[in-house]
Amino acid sequence: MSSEMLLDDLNIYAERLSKRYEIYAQPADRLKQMLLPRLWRAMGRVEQSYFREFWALRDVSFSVRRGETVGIIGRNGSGKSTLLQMVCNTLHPTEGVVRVHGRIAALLELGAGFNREFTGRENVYLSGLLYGIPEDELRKRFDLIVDFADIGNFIDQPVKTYSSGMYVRLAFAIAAHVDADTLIIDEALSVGDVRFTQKCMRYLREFQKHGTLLFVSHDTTAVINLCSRAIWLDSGRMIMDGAAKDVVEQYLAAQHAADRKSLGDSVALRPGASKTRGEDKPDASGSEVSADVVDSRMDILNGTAQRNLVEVFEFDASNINSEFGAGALRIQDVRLRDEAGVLCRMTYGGELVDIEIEAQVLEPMQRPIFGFFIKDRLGQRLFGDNTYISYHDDLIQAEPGQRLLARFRFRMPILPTGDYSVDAAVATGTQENHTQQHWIHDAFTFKASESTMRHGLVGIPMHTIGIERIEETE
Ligand SMILES: Nc1ncnc2c1ncn2[C@@H]1O[C@H](COP(=O)(O)OP(=O)(O)OP(=O)(O)O)[C@@H](O)[C@H]1O
Repeated sequence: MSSEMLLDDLNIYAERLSKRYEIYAQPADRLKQMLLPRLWRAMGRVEQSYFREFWALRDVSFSVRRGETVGIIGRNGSGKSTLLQMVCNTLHPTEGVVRVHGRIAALLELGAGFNREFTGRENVYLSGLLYGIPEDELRKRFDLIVDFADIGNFIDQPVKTYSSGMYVRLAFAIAAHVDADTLIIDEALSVGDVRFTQKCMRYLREFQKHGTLLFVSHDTTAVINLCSRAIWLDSGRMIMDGAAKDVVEQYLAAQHAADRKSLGDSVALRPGASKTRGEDKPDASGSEVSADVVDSRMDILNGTAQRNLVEVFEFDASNINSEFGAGALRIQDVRLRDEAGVLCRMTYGGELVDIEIEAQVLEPMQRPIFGFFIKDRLGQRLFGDNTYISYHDDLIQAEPGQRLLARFRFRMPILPTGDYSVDAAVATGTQENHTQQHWIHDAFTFKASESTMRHGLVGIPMHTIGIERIEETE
């Protein structure tokens, strides 16, 4: 394929892209390399080099069509940032070419892009002008940018005083308002707090409808969720380019194999080691939970530091990030209670909890449907439920001034370490045909730590887990 090929249809075109670094064992070698080869040449002697070659990227070719979202995955040091920097033209390739069509906005590693001595306000103008936005247009967009970043008075402080979260907030807000054709996100979302990350994810999902997105992340689930395609790099080489799900699966399989190899593949069955743990346990609370499953390992896990601790950050009605609805009801509170009915500031994966949603009726209404979603850091809905099926034949009428309370009892899943948030909503009508009366994005958030859960989005309590040796039959 020629590098001049149809850029109309392609946003990014890279051919045999390579980056070579010269690694010097000591600073003096750099000086020797500058001076001595000329001397050897002048004296007609064989040249000697004082560095070791290191290829951070080697012969990487790919193209990205307009509107595609491509994930870049790979281990630390595999060349992902090097590749993106060359796409953004902030790093010059040693060999190969890269062409980019249209305006490109990038959130690369922290520290790049802003002048640290300038205030946030000055950096908004500086960055905007560098992106080619005229000054009067920038003035019009300034409030939108500041609104999106939501960093308060820090906008007039020098950027060097910002936390990494504030820095990313401002950088993302600018990138979101420069009419980019292509957006490049390099792990930037891993430093924001959960509410901001969700806001960015909502923005990215909208952006995907028309723009091209390159997304680098170690979070392979997010890559599958967000990207149609993925590129896997290892030691600077492209290993695979294909459907995101296939590439991630192959990558994880390779990681797993590498992990096993480094452990010496030492997992072996001892004779007679077969056992089955955890018979069906009744629910200790005696509460009306039908077919409740208690994870058979809870007793063991709860006695260790590996308890899946879940720290809850309560609902704050005066600090709602994003909401919508027709307004016949208004959610007043969303909270988590433990099995004993005590408000939770902390719980554990595997424990029984209630999510309660309390709403004030503002207009005469009937058939309310309360619901919730629990989402991970990137806004992927992990699970949720609503009251429709339980109450579909119950009209439930209410008048202004009355309050309604919905309660969902469930076992908190075992959650991978990370930040989570809860959307709460109340609608009226039926499952198929309803009007959202009030929906609150990220009503409250929580943080899970010390997880033994490594694969998938959530761990569900395991009824039993067994391992047994199957005897050979003659
Ligand atoms: N200026 C430099 N001089 C020498 N080596 C460099 C330089 N910049 C990067 N490298 C090396 O190039 C390789 C690729 O780095 P790169 O930052 O692109 O990896 P990455 O896949 O983005 O890693 P991570 O996931 O840790 O961010 C690494 O081994 C890194 O040490």
